[in-house]
Amino acid sequence: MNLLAPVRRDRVLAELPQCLRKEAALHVHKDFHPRVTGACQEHRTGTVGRFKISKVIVVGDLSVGKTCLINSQSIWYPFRFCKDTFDKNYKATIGVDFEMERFEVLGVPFSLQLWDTAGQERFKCIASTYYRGAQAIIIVFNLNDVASLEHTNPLMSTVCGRQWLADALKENDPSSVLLFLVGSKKDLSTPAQYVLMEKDALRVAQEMKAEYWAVSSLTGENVREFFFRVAALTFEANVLAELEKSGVRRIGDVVRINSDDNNLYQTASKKKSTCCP
Ligand SMILES: Nc1nc2c(ncn2[C@@H]2O[C@H](COP(=O)(O)OP(=O)(O)OP(=O)(O)O)[C@@H](O)[C@H]2O)c(=O)[nH]1
Ligand SMILES: [Mg+2]
Repeated sequence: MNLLAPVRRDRVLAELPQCLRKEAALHVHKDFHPRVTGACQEHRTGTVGRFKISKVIVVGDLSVGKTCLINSQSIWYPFRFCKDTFDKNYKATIGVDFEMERFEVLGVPFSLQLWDTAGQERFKCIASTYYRGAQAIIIVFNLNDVASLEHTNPLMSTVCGRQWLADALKENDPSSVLLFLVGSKKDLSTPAQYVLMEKDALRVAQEMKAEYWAVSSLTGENVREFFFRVAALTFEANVLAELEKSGVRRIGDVVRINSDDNNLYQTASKKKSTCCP
């Protein structure tokens, strides 16, 4: 018996969604890695698509809009992500909450479990117990509040003691987890304010080796594109890891997702985790 809900038609990804800004992207390839496409065509994706559920945690200061981002409904796009309403009243998340979201990527069913954590200090110790085992970390800040951006970055936030990225990484493998830095409430910024904030945010994203996005949960701007990108990159990383694990490779094949100049965040440890010898 299959207890999983069927994949909705508007969650089907046949192509790789593109990044928002090339300056701060996890990679800028136009298509899925050829080995991933090949594995999907030949039904060689192992546990991906059958049993595997990928965990994604969403962290950031209180009231930056984490819950609204997950529950966001776009009024401009005929698209709903997880829930159907935008709630203008702030209701603090207590501890954690999660939503399950099902996609189909290159014909393979793929599930994301989105963990919405509390930003309030008093709930932080409960929330942090759920950080472990994440394949992607989404760090949210408010585009209209520079302090919330500072709190994402370990280098800038030592003084006030909030280090969303550092805390989340303590419980996860920094060499394989995918990072996304998301500026929220874009609808509240004027274009001039946004340009200024984006400059800082791109720099922070580059420092933390995260992919940068700017969204509005109120208008829906970039919400769909962002979650599709998270699903696609998490799927791609999972399939590559699965291929590596199963040793399904031909002599001379290269699994190196980080292997060319298009990859902005190539690091020694990341290289090691995603490559064939
Ligand atoms: N204008 C605007 N307001 C937003 C947006 N996203 C969230 N908000 C508002 O910001 C407030 C906080 O949103 P939440 O999503 O609850 O914030 P949170 O990060 O989950 O907060 P905690 O659970 O306490 O960590 C609410 O009043 C929302 O209506 C947005 O994109 N635009
Ligand atoms: Mg919340």
